[in-house]
Amino acid sequence: MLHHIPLPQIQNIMSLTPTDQDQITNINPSGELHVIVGPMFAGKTTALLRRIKSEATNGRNIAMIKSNKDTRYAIDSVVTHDGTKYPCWALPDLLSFKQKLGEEAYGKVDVIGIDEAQFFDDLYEFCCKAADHDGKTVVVAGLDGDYLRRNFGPVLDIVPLADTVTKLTARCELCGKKAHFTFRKTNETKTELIGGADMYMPVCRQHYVNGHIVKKPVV
Ligand SMILES: Nc1ncnc2c1ncn2[C@@H]1O[C@H](COP(=O)(O)OP(=O)(O)O)[C@@H](O)[C@H]1O
Ligand SMILES: Cc1cn([C@H]2C[C@H](O)[C@@H](COP(=O)(O)O)O2)c(=O)[nH]c1=O
Repeated sequence: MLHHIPLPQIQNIMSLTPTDQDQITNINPSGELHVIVGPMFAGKTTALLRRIKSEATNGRNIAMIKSNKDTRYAIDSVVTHDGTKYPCWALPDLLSFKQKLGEEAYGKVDVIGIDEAQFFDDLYEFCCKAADHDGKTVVVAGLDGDYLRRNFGPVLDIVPLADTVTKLTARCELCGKKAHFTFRKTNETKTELIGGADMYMPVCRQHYVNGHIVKKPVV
């Protein structure tokens, strides 16, 4: 927003020659941010891996990260519900990634994939820095909503930063229609509860609402 820039600086920017503008472009190479959301089983990780593999095929240097809270199928791999795997860094936070990888190696990374983004509190700061200032292409996959359809972590906060946002759907396990929501099958009420088909199922709107009516305790 222009009102954050003092007027003299705005005038300076507007009077730049094309050569000056090229230099600015080189100082701050332009990155990208792509966000993939949807309920569990919608194919978010599958879409993330598809994109990452295609970037790798085009010769780009990849770093894949997932939250270390997700210990379901493997510790050091991103794994889809149908078993496709990709090696990754399993981390507690994102901002320490550059330091962990090393400045030089980080500089060589072109594309950063992030899975289970709902678990990273520093997602917004990391995406801002990586895409706006470090010129990285960042592809983020995560749940937009929790089992009660509330915002889950900071995933929706990064939508205003994004080049593209894709909301995927699964198949309702009860009727086969498009599923937009994740139903928790247990009575556990904490927001974060790691699990797969043993604890969750994707459902359509009708079965989400009916399921909650059925689950309400009789008083
Ligand atoms: N009810 C369902 N609807 C859609 N896919 C399902 C369902 N149950 C299991 N799957 C499997 O899950 C895969 C998607 O897994 P994944 O990419 O890990 O999803 P997400 O990351 O969104 O949880 C599908 O290709 C399919 O094989
Ligand atoms: C809805 C919901 C999910 N979780 C957990 C369950 C899984 O471990 C992940 C989501 O994995 P997926 O790759 O999208 O299948 O999140 C949770 O902790 N709380 C919830 O409300």
